[in-house]
Amino acid sequence: MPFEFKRLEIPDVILIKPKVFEDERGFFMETYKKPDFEKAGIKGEFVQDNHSKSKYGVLRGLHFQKEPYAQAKIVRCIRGVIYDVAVDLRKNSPTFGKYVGVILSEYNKYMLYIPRGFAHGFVVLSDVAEVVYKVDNVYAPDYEGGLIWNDPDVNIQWPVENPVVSEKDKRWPTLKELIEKDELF
Ligand SMILES: Cc1cn([C@H]2C[C@H](O)[C@@H](COP(=O)(O)OP(=O)(O)O[C@H]3O[C@@H](C)C(=O)[C@@H](O)[C@H]3O)O2)c(=O)[nH]c1=O
Repeated sequence: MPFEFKRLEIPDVILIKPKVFEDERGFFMETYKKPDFEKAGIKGEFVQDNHSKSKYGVLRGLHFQKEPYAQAKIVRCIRGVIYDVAVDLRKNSPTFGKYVGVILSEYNKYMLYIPRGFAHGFVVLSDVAEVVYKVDNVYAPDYEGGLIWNDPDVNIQWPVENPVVSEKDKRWPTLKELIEKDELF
């Protein structure tokens, strides 16, 4: 199989390590293969691909889309290095409110599968980073949701001290506020 699938501390979040074929020309790798991904438990139909570029210290997140536009994501860093985070917002989950964080980079070529029901974000650790990701539901601006990146109850250990955050991302609610509003999965 051209991929190794590793379930993380939140077992529904899966780190994907592709098999990289290097030769004198460069490299080749498969980045998505429906039958293999489905066998590993990644079952969505991925209907949209996204690409963003960010400078050092930029933090995008923590984002999700509300039902019925919730999105699973397969995230990959094709240039530079990011610290990528998924926070479990599924209220009946044994890992509700917990997060996992991994380094994704152009060097390790790892990908992160994040199911529906999670908030997702990343911070850039290189001068520039380009991130591409597949999602299994289309963008629906009226259904955007978020969790504040520095929520003390989630306590994400971001490896950048003063990240660059958009005005929109400064205004997301805390986990407690999401619970009060029942804006969970
Ligand atoms: C996410 C998205 C944004 N846009 C537009 C809206 C806006 O004008 C512009 C920038 O949007 P944002 O500031 O929300 O982009 P960004 O902060 O990069 O949002 C992304 O962050 C990461 C962490 C995710 O997990 C993604 O799902 C997505 O929420 O792009 C689309 O047209 N389609 C999309 O799917």
